[in-house]
Amino acid sequence: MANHITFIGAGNMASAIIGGLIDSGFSPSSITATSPDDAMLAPVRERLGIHTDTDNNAAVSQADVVVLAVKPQIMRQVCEAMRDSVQRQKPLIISIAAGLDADTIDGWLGGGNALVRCMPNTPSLVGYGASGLFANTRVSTEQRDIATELMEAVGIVEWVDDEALLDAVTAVSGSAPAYFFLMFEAMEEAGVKMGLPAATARRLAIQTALGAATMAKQSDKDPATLKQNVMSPGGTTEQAIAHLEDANLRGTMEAAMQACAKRAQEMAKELSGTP
Ligand SMILES: NC(=O)C1=CN([C@@H]2O[C@H](COP(=O)(O)OP(=O)(O)OC[C@H]3O[C@@H](n4cnc5c(N)ncnc54)[C@H](O)[C@@H]3O)[C@@H](O)[C@H]2O)C=CC1
Ligand SMILES: O=C(O)[C@@H]1CCC=N1
Repeated sequence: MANHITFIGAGNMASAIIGGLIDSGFSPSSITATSPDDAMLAPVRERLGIHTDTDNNAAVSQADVVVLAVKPQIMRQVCEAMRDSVQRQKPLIISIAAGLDADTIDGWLGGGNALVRCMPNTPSLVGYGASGLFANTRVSTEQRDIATELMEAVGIVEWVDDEALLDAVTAVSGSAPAYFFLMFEAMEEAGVKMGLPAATARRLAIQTALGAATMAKQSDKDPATLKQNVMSPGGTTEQAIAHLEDANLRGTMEAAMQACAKRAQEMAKELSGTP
């Protein structure tokens, strides 16, 4: 495992990964997070007991792994300002930014870096993250293992050999917690219209999703079979499923996920300066 990990940025996603790492036994004293605004760092410093710094260069100079966790729109200025310290230190770089490709980030950091692109998701905070990873050719086997170990501390890891597939990973897992949260909102709203107290509808919907996900993960049956097992012939579930199929849920999901991946591609073009 890495000796010292520096997170550039201490927002939603960095906090989720750091929280998960600490819960899995990683020492808070081996983690630094940065932000230009110390007021943003105070809560993570106090809650998680990690080091914090408002100076990215100082934080990079202690690290053997640097996780880039700022918004894609400011990645260029953040990377270019860290270029000299990254070139001196030569840490393993892990970017969690949506869209931005490995060569673009490597160029902003002066080139020649071992760089892993990672698409994580926020359930990393509770140890149920799902991350897709891609390594550039400079990443050693040992560094690949470090990246795997780091992200497996907060969930499951899937490596892809083709960097373009990270846009599909963004659609399937990076952005996907939001799809399920939307489903919980919709189920709660419908449950309330049918007379249930909101808190009851929410608890039942969330527990059902947890149960379904756990069954799907543990069972040797595929999701289609598990679905069929709930659908008694002439019963209630087949009415609900017929309605969802008639409403083209599959097509809607595909269109939503295509829009997600397309936006990742657009962001890569917009932010790298590629025409
Ligand atoms: N939120 C999510 O579910 C996911 C986000 N991502 C990626 O993670 C990255 C971060 O996203 P969020 O955590 O949601 O954003 P956020 O806005 O919550 O966090 C960004 C952090 O960057 C800090 N920051 C701003 N300027 C900085 C600078 N010059 N130096 C150091 N830190 C600076 C801010 O203070 C803030 O703590 C993005 O690139 C996003 O594409 C990837 C997967 C999932
Ligand atoms: O919405 C976004 O752009 C980020 C990347 C994946 C999840 N959240």
